[in-house]
Amino acid sequence: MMNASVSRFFGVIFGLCCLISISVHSNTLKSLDIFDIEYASDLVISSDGDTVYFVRHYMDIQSDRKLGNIWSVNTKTKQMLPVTTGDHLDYAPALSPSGDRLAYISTRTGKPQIFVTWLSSGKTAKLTNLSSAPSNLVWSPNGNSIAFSMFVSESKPAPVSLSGKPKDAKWADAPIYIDDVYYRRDGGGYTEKGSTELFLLSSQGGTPRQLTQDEFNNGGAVSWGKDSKTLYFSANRGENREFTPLGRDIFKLTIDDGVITQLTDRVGPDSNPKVSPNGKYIAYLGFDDKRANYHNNLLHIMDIDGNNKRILSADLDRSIDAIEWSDDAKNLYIQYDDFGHTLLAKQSISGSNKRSVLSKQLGGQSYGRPYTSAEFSVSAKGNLAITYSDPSRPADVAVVTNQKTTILTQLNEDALAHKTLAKIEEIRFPSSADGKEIQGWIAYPPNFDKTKRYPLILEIHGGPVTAYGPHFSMEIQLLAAPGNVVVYINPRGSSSYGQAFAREIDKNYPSKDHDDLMTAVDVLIEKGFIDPNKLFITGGSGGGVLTAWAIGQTDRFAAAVVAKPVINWFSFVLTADSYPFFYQYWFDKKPWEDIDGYMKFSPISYVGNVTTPTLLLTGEADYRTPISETEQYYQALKIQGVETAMVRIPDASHGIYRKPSNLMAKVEYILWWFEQHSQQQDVK
Ligand SMILES: CC(=O)N[C@@H](C)C(=O)N[C@@H](C)C(=O)O
Repeated sequence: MMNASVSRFFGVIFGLCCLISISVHSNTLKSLDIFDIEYASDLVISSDGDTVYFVRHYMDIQSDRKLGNIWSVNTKTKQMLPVTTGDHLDYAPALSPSGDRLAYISTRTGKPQIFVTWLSSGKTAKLTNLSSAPSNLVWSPNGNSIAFSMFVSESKPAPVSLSGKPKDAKWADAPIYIDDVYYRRDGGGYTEKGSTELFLLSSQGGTPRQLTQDEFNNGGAVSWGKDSKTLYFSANRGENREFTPLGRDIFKLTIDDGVITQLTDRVGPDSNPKVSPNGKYIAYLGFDDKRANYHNNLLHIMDIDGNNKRILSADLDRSIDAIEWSDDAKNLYIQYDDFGHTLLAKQSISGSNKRSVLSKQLGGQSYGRPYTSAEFSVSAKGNLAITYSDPSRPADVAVVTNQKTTILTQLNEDALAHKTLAKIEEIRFPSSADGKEIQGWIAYPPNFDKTKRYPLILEIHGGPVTAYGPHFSMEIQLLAAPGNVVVYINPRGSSSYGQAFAREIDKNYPSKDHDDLMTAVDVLIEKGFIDPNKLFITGGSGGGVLTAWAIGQTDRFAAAVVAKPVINWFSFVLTADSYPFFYQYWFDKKPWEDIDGYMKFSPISYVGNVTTPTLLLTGEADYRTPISETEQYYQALKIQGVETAMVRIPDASHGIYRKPSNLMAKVEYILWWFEQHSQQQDVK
């Protein structure tokens, strides 16, 4: 029998332990916390630089959707005010040239429509009653009109219609007849016949006028001429446009007579035209198409009539993602990725060597996985707003003044400040393949103790030419939260390290990128805090390819989760939505002309080596890496007698994270599978 004081002592200790475990428990991130995440996008800074308008996204737990409203934040006081409110999505704000009105798209009445709010009175008008979703709203310089893009469907009767159906009879739905090259789009489903065209809307509302009428997709980002009478746009208007997917050029449209004039014509894409504020030049992005897996998108300018084309970023071995003019038309602001970070720089138009980096802290918009993803906005006075990246927070709004970044919003302090998050640390190491330097990041679990031994999860990005970075990621955080060290790297083939690094895997994927990944695992093991019997591997899309590839080469992993993979390049190229691109830019030949070449790089060819217990996880409506890839691997693993299971996510596209509950399910399945196999290692 325990005496009273001993029992009281143990009672106190027990109570304390409970308290500790409860507090540790509640301070660690849980998958349900995905619903508490907010982030900023669609930034517009006012011409005086005093206000930034932005979309404040939030996750609606009832409808399981990402919604958002437009807010403003004062750049001096940091005071935030709502411009719109309600459980719907308001997005794509565009400030009128005089700054008195904000146009935007809203789903508040059901289908997306264009709205305008008068900022001084707060009065709002719905300007349109459109049958399809508008996009790319741009005010004319005189403030009288708004140009936008919209899909126009072409109703064509099916070639066969059945007769003889008795009145009130219930027959099967009519078959779907398809003869388009692009007949389904990931995230958009099976497509209607039609094209995306340019429209003009009076800023007072009314009936929009369709400006382009032909069979080409003329919609997309547009830029107004200074006279408010011309529009500049980028489109693929070539003969064989479906099979020349990078064949975009820049065109001028004269609004009065509808005449379209071609301004660029090289072999390779020219896009993102931006007319300079003085109306003299067009800045744009483009490259000479070498049929490679990756090309740097270079900054160009030309005179407004298309003459005198020149490259401004030839000396910068990076891809430019976004451009804006300075008001004096002497400089351009450019955004590009560099070593997993996103940079904002100012570039003189007078010489390519005149470039200065203003901020290296852009990002935060890819809250699922830590991809680079960012935006900026520049005012007439040169004030700069960015989406700010912090490894522990999704995108906030910040301003950049004299190369100093000031954060204006704290959209996630309520949800995340009281949580113990994984700390992110950069690593660089020489690859075992050839000594090439590889960059990556380690996520240390909450309360990490380097004297203990932890399971290791290698998480691999897709693309394959994309980049991870030290950006907030719900997936990485949730994988680390229960006590796993997570490592993620940018193997060769990733973007943000220059063209040659990305082309290391040109027509050669997977290859040494696999060695880079395995070296990362070795580097972590050498640190002494990893249990070498508890190595786990996962990745999505291109990361799913590399995960399936790795388990065909090694049995070092205790378990694998292969998400939305390509398993067989032959079948992928013949079922993926963007097949005209994939067979020409990822391979040298058509699949039937080089069966061995396709199969050499296909994980299915090595399934006979696999012993690793493998979970597969894919959206049933994924048209990028269709679920038939997953099914092939599942059935092959079953034939081989390898422990496997398949998680099919109903209605989910390639972007599984788009529904918060699907992101929860993805992470929970990965953790569950690894936990099962971690316990098996304990028993061994
Ligand atoms: C170009 C492309 O869509 N590639 C996919 C196969 C892919 O890897 N996608 C990545 C970006 C993902 O994580 O979904």
